[in-house]
Amino acid sequence: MFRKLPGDEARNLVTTTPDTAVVFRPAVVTTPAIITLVIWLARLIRGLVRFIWRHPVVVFLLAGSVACLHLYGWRATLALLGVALLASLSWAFSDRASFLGYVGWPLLAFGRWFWIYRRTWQPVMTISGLGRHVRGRDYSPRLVRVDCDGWADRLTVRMLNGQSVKDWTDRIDGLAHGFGSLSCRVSVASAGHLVLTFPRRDPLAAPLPAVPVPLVPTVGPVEIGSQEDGTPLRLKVHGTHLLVAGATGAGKGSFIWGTIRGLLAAILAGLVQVYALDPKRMELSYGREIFGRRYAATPEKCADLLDEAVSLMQERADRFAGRQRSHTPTTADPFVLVVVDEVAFLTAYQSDKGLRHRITAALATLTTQGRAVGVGVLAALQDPRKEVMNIRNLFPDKIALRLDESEQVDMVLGDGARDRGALADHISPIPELGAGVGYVRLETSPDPVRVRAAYVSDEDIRDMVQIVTGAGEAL
Ligand SMILES: Nc1ncnc2c1ncn2[C@@H]1O[C@H](COP(=O)(O)OP(=O)(O)OP(=O)(O)O)[C@@H](O)[C@H]1O
Repeated sequence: MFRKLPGDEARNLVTTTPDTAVVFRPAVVTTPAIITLVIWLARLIRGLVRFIWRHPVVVFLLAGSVACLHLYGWRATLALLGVALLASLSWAFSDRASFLGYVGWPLLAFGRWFWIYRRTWQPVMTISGLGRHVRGRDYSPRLVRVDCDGWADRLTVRMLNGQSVKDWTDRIDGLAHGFGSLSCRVSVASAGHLVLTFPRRDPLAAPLPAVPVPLVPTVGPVEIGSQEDGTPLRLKVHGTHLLVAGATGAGKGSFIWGTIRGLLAAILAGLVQVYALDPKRMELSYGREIFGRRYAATPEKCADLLDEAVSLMQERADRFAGRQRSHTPTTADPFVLVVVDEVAFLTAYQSDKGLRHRITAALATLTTQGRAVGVGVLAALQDPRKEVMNIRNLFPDKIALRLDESEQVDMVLGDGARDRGALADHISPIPELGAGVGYVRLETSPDPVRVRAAYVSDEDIRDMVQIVTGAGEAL
C-alpha cells in the first residue's frame, strides 16, 4: 500500500502493490421517494404527449377501438372497424394523394418506427460508433421522428452534444445497411438536428421516355427528367452555368439533348440561341440543323464561335452597364446557351497551345461574366481532374453522372458531396439501370439530389430537327 503522510518524502516510500487503483467511495445523497415518483410521472406524461403528437392516427385508431369496445362490446367494435375500413378504401380510391398524406404515410411511418428503427436504433448507434460510453453511462443520439413518403423514410435525429455532421456522413454505409436500406443521405435540419434519408425503392431504376417538347416558349427551368422523390427534374439554365461530368456512356447526351429539347419552343420563338461546340462530332452533329450556323466541330471553328459569344457578351455588358443588372430574354437580346460536348477536347487534349489558351480564356470569360447578361455555358466532361478542367470551379451548378473513382465525385460536386450520399461511383454501368442517372448539386444547396434524365433517342432528335426545319419553311 502506497501511503504518504504530510511531510513524508515520496521517493523514500516503498509500495508493495504499485498497480492498486485508488478507489473512492462515492458520496450517496438519498433522494426522497416523492421526488423520484414526480420525476417518473413527469417523464411518463412527456412520453405520452410526445407519442400522441407523433402518431395521432395510431392513437386515434387505438383509443377509438378501446372506447368502443368498452362502451358497446366487440360486435359493435368490429362493425365500426369494418365501416372505417370501407370508408378508407373509398377515400384511397377517390383521392389517393390526400389519403396517403393523412393516413397511409403516417401509418407506414409508425410501422417502420415500431418494427425497424426503434428496435435497431441502439445497436446500430453503438456498432457504428455514433453512441458513446462515458463514465459508465451510455449516450445515444435521439431518434426524434420518422416520416415516410412514396420512396423513402426520413429520420429526424438529434445528435449528441459535440458531434459533427462529418461524424455521421463518415458512417452512411453502416447506417444504410444497419437499417436495411441500400443507401443513406445526410442533411442538416437545424442546429443539432439531422435528417437521414433511407430510400425504400428506386423510382429511377427504369429509363424514362423523353419529355414532350413544351408548347409554350420557356427559358425558365426546363424539365428534363425526374428526381428521386418522383418530382420532375427541372434544370435551371438561364442565370447559371452547368457542368455535366460522367464516364463514357454515362448519359451526358441525355442532359444536353434534354435541355435543348426543353428550350426548343423558346429557340423557335427567338428567345434562345444555342451555340453548339461538338469537337467529338458525335453528339451534337446529329441535330445540327437546330443550331444553324452556330455549330462548330473543328477546334479552330470552336474557338471562333466562342470568341463570337464573348464579343456578344461584352457588347451586351457595355449596353447594360448602369442600366440593368439582370437579363430578361427577348428576341432582340435572346438567352445564349453555349453547349460544349466533351470540353476537354478543346482544353486539355488540344495540342495547339495557342488555340488551347484562346479557348480556355474564352470559356473562363463566359463563365465568370456571362450569367448577368444572359449567356450560359453547358459543358460535358469525361475526366474531371483539375489538370484536365482547370476552370471547373467556375460552374455554379454541377452534375455527376457515373464516375469511375470515388475521389472524382468531390472533384465534380465539391468537397463533402460523396460523404453526403452522392455515390456517383456506385451508379450501374448497365445503360438501362444507370445511364442518365446522376447527382445534381446546385449553387443554392449543399445537398446532392439524385436524378435521372429522360432518354432523348435519335428518333426524338430527328423529330426536334423536323420541328425546327418545318418552322423555318413555314416562315
Ligand atoms: N437517360 C437515359 N436513360 C436510359 N439510357 C440512356 C440514357 N442516356 C443514355 N442512355 C443509353 O446509354 C448510351 C450512352 O449514352 P450517351 O452517348 O449519352 O453517353 P455519354 O455520356 O454521352 O457517352 P460518351 O462520353 O461516350 O459520348 C446510349 O446509347 C443509350 O443507350
